[in-house]
Amino acid sequence: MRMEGGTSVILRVEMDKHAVTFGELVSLIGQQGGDIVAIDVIQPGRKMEIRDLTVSVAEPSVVDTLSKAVSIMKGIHLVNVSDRTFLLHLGGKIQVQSKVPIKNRDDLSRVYTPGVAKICLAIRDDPNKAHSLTIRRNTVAVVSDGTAVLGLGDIGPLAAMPVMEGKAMLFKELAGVDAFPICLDTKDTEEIIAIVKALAPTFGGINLEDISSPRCFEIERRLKEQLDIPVFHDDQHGTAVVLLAGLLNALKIVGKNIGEIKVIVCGIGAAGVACSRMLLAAGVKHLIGVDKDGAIHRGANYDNEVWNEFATLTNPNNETGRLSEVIGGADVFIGLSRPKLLNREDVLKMNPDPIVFAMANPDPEISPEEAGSYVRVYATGRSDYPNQLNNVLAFPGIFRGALDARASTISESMKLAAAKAIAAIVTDEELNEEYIIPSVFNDKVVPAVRKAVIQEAIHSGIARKVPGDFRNLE
Ligand SMILES: NC(=O)C1=CN([C@@H]2O[C@H](COP(=O)(O)OP(=O)(O)OC[C@H]3O[C@@H](n4cnc5c(N)ncnc54)[C@H](O)[C@@H]3O)[C@@H](O)[C@H]2O)C=CC1
Ligand SMILES: CC(=O)C(=O)O
Ligand SMILES: [Mg+2]
Repeated sequence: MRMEGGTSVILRVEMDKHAVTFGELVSLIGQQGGDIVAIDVIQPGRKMEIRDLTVSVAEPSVVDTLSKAVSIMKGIHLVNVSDRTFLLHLGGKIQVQSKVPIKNRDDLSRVYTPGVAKICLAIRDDPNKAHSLTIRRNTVAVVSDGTAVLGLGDIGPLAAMPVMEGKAMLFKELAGVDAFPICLDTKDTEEIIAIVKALAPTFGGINLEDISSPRCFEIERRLKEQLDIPVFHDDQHGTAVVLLAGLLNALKIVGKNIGEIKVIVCGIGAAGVACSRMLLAAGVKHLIGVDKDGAIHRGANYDNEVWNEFATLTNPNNETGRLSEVIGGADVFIGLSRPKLLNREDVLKMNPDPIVFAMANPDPEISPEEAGSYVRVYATGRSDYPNQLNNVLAFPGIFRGALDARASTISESMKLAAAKAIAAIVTDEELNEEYIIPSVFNDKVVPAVRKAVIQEAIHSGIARKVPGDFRNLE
């Protein structure tokens, strides 16, 4: 089922041309399972020469053995082995670009002092003008404290930056939204709230990212109360929107009714809580949340207040026990926890035509190889397997819509509208086990989500502006 297993690396080699020929090196790399796809001469020379060889291999594990064989070859000094992903990250992935050039004094006096002063005063006199005269109307802060980065856990704010830069890139590339990655060196709830609140004048929206639960719930709730711009914890709501879209379509394939299915949600953290809430709102009646210590149930007194409330809303038969015990008779498994928590025996206990959404990143709760043909509809958060259920399908269009409508918040009904819009992109003719959700690269996704979000924002009075393309529709 895997679509692309290969990888490529760049070997920088210094060759002593009197001791070894390039042909000998090429044939050694071939024997070791590598395929040279590009050659760059970095430093030519009669005797010593430095070349970069881009080598493609079928399995990442081949890189080590191949590099070792090259490094001990006579006449070769292996200077460096660079993974292409590392190279892509050199110096970071995004930059700030000016919209107008500064070529002369006249330009300078208009973009900066003295000309800029009258713009400042206009905003002082009418703060609403910040929306039209600054970057605010198109700019989102992607804020993380690095405590729940993908499924890697608490890796800290510095290590979280590549993910936040990646989110900022996705905002720009997919929806034209300018986004700034902001990684905070604090885990303190009060401090995070105060910092984000103080940053708000710069931004038209706040995307909270990879902040661990349960702190993320209070941080989001309090910021929503205090700010009049959208505050959206993407791991909660972006994920929930995409999950619901995928589930609505998967249920059509297996011919089951959302009100009659048993759903297991594994990992009751940020994403798990929000996804469960969205599923309950969409009509699921039998949902059991499972975390490290087993099923969340009534009668247990959890330190986590959110779990105590969760127990009252879920698990109608108050089942207890570990994942392998409560999964019997389930129709749907949703993983928002950690890699490799679900095995084939668990899947075999599920009802016929099981749906398994193993959404932990970077590695799912069960691999497609292990799920095999035992699962009727299988999806992950990854781009290299079919059915990528990833919040990237939601957040760019949701923020595009919210910014264009100057929405003060992103409401439950705006999220539900976004989920239905994503699901509807897959037509009944197209729908099948390996195509329940449109691709991230489907150019209908962002416009459809934007439209649904704006329509709902206008309908519910959350929009503070009707975008031009909606005015004729009123
Ligand atoms: N595909 C997608 O779009 C998204 C995927 N995710 C993935 O979901 C996972 C969770 O993310 P967050 O909710 O943000 O993190 P989180 O840290 O808030 O929640 C993780 C939860 O998993 C639980 N957990 C850990 N070990 C477990 C076990 N053995 N059994 C059951 N539960 C266990 C933790 O106790 C915690 O409650 C991560 O792998 C993340 O990459 C998150 C957001 C979006
Ligand atoms: C996709 C995402 O936001 C995550 O895995 O945390
Ligand atoms: Mg995330």
